[in-house]
Amino acid sequence: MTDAAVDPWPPTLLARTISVPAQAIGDLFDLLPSAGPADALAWVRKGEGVVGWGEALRIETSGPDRFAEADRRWRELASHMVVRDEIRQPGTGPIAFGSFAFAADSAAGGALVVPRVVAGRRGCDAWLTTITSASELQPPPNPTALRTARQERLPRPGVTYSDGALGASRWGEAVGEVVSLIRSGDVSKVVMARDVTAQLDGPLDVRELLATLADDYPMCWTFAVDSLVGATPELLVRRERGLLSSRVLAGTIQRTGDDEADLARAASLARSSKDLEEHEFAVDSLTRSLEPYAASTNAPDAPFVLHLPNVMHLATDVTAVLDDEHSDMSSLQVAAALHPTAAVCGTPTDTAADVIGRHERMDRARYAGPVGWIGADGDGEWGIALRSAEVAPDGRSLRLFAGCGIVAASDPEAEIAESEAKLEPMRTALGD
Ligand SMILES: C=C(O[C@H]1C=CC=C(C(=O)O)[C@@H]1O)C(=O)O
Repeated sequence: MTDAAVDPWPPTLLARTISVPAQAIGDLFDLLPSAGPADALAWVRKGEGVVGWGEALRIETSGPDRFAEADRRWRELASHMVVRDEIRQPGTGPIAFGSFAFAADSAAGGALVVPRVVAGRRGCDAWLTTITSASELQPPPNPTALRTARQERLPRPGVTYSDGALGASRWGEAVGEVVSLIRSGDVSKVVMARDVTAQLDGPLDVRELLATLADDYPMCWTFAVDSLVGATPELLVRRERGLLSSRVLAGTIQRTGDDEADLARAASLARSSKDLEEHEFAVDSLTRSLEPYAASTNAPDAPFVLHLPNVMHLATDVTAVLDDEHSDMSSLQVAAALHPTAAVCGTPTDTAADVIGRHERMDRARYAGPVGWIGADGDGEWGIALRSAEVAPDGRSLRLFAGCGIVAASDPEAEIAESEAKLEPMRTALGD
């Protein structure tokens, strides 16, 4: 059902959450009834989170107001819902999964999808939520039906890669041009991204893909919304009862596979003036964007090193409390205020966005945009859609993305190598 088909607006939806035994839930990705990437909704980290399927309602938006419009309509919808929620935890009750384009002028726009069924797990709690329209007869949530809905996973298809908008060496030249612009003082930092196409010789099982990403990258948030899939290490914002938290990343070094050598590399990353500068731009952009809304913000003075299987990043966890005047700001409104941070765009933001528009030669679509979920009370979690791919509507090809923060001291060859390392999670999950 699309929102255009719903008359009058807002319709009344019924949402019912029941507590279920954790064993009935099992692996969250296994519950997704279909192998199709377009049918999967997921936001999972370390085995906890939410998955959803079916579509009770969809809110589609576009342009510069894509976040504000989605937030406004979600609020209207949420205020008309009839909710029975026996758990009342973040992620229970009605939720919508969403993803939004990086750029305001992208045709990718944005969408919030309200699933018909959500299964979730957090700590000791596990739950099942069903969402239906008031005119439908609502069957109660049924945990045993979950097991019968499970199907065998499909075998992995073969995959062949080809260049996206720019091949690696042409992209390296574009990075060189951007380094020159930065050195001439026009802009301080620009995040340059590239895309790679993966062609499949058979259907993709999104459950297999998501489970592999989540197993390989347990520190990341594994997501699927409207055929955008990935495992991001970067949290744009979590809002939980007025408390905001973010994980800011920028500054990267590849891993070697040798633990001792990697420890030495982690130490050199933590001392690298090039990476520390790149990181500082990202933290500053986030804290400055939070300032108008926060009663207090806490950002440690120095970053820590986040170890992932493919790369290590400089990372800073920032927390903030919304002030009284903005206590009603939803997680999506905060995400909109923070997007795009200097971890995915640059500094100053407008100039960097302009440089990206001229030098990347591609539409990022929803790569590097906010992806996550929102609850009826506005709480939710929004990651930055990194280490991700967009599956084509026919399910037979994907666009993989990777970007690198470019500063005055950047070397194009090193950035090509870094972008390859950032493509690795998706490539491995596809069976490369
Ligand atoms: C833009 C990406 O990574 C960002 C997040 C962490 C580290 C980054 C870096 O060191 O360049 C990027 O700012 C990407 O993975 O596509």
